[in-house]
Amino acid sequence: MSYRNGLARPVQKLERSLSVNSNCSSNNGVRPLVPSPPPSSPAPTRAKPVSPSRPASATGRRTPQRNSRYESGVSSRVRVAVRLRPRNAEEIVADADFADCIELQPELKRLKIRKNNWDCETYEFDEVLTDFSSQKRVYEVVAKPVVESVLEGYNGTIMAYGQTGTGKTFTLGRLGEEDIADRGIMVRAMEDILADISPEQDSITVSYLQLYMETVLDLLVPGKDNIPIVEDPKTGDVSLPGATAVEIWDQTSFLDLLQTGEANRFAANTKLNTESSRSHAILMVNVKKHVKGKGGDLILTNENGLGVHMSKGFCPPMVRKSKLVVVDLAGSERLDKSGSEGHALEEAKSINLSLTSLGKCINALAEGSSHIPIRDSKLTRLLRDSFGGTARTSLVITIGPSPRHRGETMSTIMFGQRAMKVENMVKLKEEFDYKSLCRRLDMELEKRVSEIERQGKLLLDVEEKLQERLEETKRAERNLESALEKMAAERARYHKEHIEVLESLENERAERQKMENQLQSTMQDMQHHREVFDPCNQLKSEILELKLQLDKEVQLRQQAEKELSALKSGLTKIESTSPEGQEALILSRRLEDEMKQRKNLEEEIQQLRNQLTQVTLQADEAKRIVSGRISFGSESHKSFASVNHNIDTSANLNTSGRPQEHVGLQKVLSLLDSADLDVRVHAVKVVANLAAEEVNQEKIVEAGGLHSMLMLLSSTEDETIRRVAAGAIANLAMNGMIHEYMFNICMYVCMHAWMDGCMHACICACTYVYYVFIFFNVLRIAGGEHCKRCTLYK
Ligand SMILES: Nc1ncnc2c1ncn2[C@@H]1O[C@H](COP(=O)(O)OP(=O)(O)OP(=O)(O)O)[C@@H](O)[C@H]1O
Repeated sequence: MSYRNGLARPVQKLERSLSVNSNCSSNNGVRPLVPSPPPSSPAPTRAKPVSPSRPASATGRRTPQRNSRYESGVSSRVRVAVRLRPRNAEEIVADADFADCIELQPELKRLKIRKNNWDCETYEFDEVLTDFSSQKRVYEVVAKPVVESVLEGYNGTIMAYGQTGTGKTFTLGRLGEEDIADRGIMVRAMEDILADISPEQDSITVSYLQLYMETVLDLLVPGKDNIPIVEDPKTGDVSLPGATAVEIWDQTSFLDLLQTGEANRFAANTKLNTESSRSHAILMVNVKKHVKGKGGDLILTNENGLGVHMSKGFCPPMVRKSKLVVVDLAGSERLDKSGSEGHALEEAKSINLSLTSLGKCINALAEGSSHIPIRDSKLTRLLRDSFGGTARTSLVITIGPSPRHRGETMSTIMFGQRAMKVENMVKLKEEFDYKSLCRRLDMELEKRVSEIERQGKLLLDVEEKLQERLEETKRAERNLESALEKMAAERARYHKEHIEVLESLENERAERQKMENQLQSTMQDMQHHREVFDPCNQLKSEILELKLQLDKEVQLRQQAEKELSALKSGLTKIESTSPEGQEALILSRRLEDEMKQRKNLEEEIQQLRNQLTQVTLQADEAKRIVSGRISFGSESHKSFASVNHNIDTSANLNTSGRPQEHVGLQKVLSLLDSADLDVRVHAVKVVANLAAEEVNQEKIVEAGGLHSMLMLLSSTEDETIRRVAAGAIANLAMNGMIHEYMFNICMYVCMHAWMDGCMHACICACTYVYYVFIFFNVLRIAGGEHCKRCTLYK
């Protein structure tokens, strides 16, 4: 834009305004806003904008000792850009006769206002945006640095100030529905913010409010009105906790939100603007952005001021919480020009009042006043952080081209000029994300608790198993103790038994020694007997001789018997005559004498036999003892050995005729009733052996042996016993134990022996019966006497 009238500018004033900005201001009655600028501060006449995109604080070192931190603050002047609205159709028509009073020099970032035809005033701004400046250009020079600063963790404010109808809403809130090139700062800022954040970690919440007649209303939820403004006394942060905060994740939802807000905003048709905003619109965009790559050890300060070191694992993530405030102020207006009446007039008054309060605060800040009348209106309270606070603020002042509103334009320019002198202390708001840490710690805690519970269960299981093992060990110990006790008892018992066995062995050894001694003596006796009966062969030869004699005697006897029979036959003849009868009687007596001699001879032979048998038995016994076959273990064999010994003794005694022999026979006979079959068998054999010898037969009968044998024969089922017993009975019978009873018994034995298949006993019994029968007939024929020992003959 250029001065249309082409008037020369007052160079001296221009140079003055270039050299010292305060001079320019002073020309306009504006004092320098920075009373004592530091030496390094740029000259106020050429205010160098601090690049908000690269704030010095952004490279500041993090102080981990703080839970949250604000950078000490870097001075950042409020940046002001001026935008000229293009002339509208009305202005083109109405102001056709007027020359332009404003000349913009965007390359020099200054504008000139012609006071009159010969005088003009020059004002420098951070940006000068002509009426041809695009929305994009406006966004990039005015808003983008602030948006970038917000994304880096600083608070930012973008505000539009100007006369009503000069394009504030167009600059800030244009949605660009018809032409996206028309999108205003709000839409473009959100695009940049959404493009920069991470949806997984970061968040954006938006509140949209309007300040209408000193009342904060929620544009998103119309029912919410009179929302309180809360100020943090420490940090000075301003918040509206009652306002609706909508989380934004995409541009569409944000556009919907803006549309909703615009629809709820108070607007009116005034003379100056058909859609004049009657409230201040405040868009609050809260950005919570996690800082990438930041972490490490953290030292927290407790209430005692002592640092508490936190390990890296529990270090909360760093988060930057920043706020972008976009303020579309209601337009200042001259009441006479706007034509407001009634309620609109009240609205206009309220708007102007709040704008006046804002101007006062900015004046105070610009002048470095100790008192900032920030509480004069809710607008100044809401914008506390934006002017003189910690926010990076960018102000766009909108002006119209019409010279008819020159006064309002000048007022706006002066507002901007004063605002340019306001210095903010931008601070990086970086803090630990305790909520995130808390969530993480909660998860970690749950994990640890579950792990502890799991380990507790394991521990309980282990304890239970350990308890079971302990009980098992105790049981095993008890069992072991009892087993040891039993073993000790067993050991004692075995020891006792061992001692007893040793004693018994000792006794047995003694007995054995005794028996050996006895054996020795027996051997000696045998030796003696051998010595005595050494001439056994001689004895045998004598026996043979005796046998021969006996045979001769038998022959003689047979001859005698023949003679006797002849004599008996003769006797019967002679008996008929008396002298021959006498002679037969004499012969009969001779025969008896010869029978007696024969008897004596047989007894002598029998004695020799007995002696021979005894010697043989003793020799066998001696051999048996020597060969070690004597059994000491069995009681029955002991008894049997004893019986044998007794029998042997009895056999010996039979020959010696001592009184003890009867006792030994009794013992043997008593063993016939023994329960032990072997003993009975052996006893019956012994008795049978004894019965085979004629010399024993009488004693056996007297001792009741015959009766015992008969009883045994009738009672036993053992074949051996029956056979031996029958043989013994037969022997007894064959050798003179003749009587009637025996005869009957022998018949009985003969029958039973025949039935049992014992032919020997049967033959013996038959023989006996036969002999008895013969003998009876002989005696009867010979008329001899009956037997002395029985009555059979009778
Ligand atoms: N740069 C521009 N280019 C084209 N048209 C513009 C421009 N600035 C403003 N306008 C138009 O001017 C009119 C008024 O603009 P706008 O409503 O934005 O003014 P305002 O300052 O917000 O007014 P108020 O304070 O009364 O709300 C609108 O019709 C708008 O389209």
